[in-house]
Amino acid sequence: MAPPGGNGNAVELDGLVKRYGRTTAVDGLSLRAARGAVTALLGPNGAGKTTTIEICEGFRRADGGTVRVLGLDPVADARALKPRVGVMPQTGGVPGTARAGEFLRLVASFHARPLDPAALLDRLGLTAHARTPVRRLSGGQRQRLSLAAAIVGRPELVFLDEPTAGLDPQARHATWELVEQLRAAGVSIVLTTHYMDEAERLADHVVIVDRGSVVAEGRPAELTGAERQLRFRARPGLDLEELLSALPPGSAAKESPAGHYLVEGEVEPELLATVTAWCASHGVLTEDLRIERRTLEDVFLELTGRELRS
Ligand SMILES: Nc1ncnc2c1ncn2[C@@H]1O[C@H](COP(=O)(O)OP(=O)(O)OP(=O)(O)O)[C@@H](O)[C@H]1O
Repeated sequence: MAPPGGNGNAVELDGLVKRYGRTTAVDGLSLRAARGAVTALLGPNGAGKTTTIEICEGFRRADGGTVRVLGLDPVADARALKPRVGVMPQTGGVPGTARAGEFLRLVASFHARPLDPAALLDRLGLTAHARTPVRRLSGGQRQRLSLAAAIVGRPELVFLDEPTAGLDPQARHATWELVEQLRAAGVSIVLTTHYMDEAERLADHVVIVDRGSVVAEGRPAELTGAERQLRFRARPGLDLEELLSALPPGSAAKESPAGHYLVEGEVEPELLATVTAWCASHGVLTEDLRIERRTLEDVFLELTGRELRS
């Protein structure tokens, strides 16, 4: 039997608008998050990601547009959605006085068919802290506990707001692996992030949000395209006009910051040979010469003229 609201989408937003006084935080945002997929909202601070996700969670009401979550209205159908949706808020959500293990067992007890809380603590590296009061956990440990609480009830859909912000590399990887396991188990995941490597690694579908609306979306590889670029480091102040005159038409070259060079265009073997020959003939020893694909960071910069991490 098809699930209620049984189309292919876990979340559908059309023309979503949210204002805080004179600030328009979300400005006509539309998106689809497919069931069983990881959808990442990627954007800089203040882009409207948290507001969007909080509207999906039923914590805020939209000023305009329509919101469907598992085919239902997050405010009017909150009771029906609660057991089916897991939420990891950006901050808080876990009471400070409870012990970590007790808290997770309590959350598990609200659900019909929860995961084993002890096993989940173990997967997130929190076993040693099971008896620690939440207020004494580090920020990263609290965040992992909040993630555990979001998924312990085996939800169909999980919202994760900045799940790895501030985590050390090991905890970040543990979180990524957990997200991948959830996806493999068929769970729909909508997460926000301003880390492009996180979006590239985890997301089936990336929605780039800026100033409250969608500026681009697609699979990570679709967004970054097949184009390659050549980067190298060398002494600052090379004559790029002269380098460009040696390169095929349509190539571009820039130095930013000083001593860091980027060459764009049809990166074929001849182009690489031309750049290295030009450097050799000018007595320039390059370091870190590499050919790479465009990143989501580059895509964002091209679309908005600004850095993602602003
Ligand atoms: N409760 C609020 N009252 C007033 N303004 C708010 C409130 N919450 C968010 N804003 C403003 O709305 C805009 C969007 O904020 P939001 O938190 O949704 O962005 P974000 O993309 O999640 O950013 P971040 O990555 O910093 O969490 C910002 O300009 C922010 O200052």
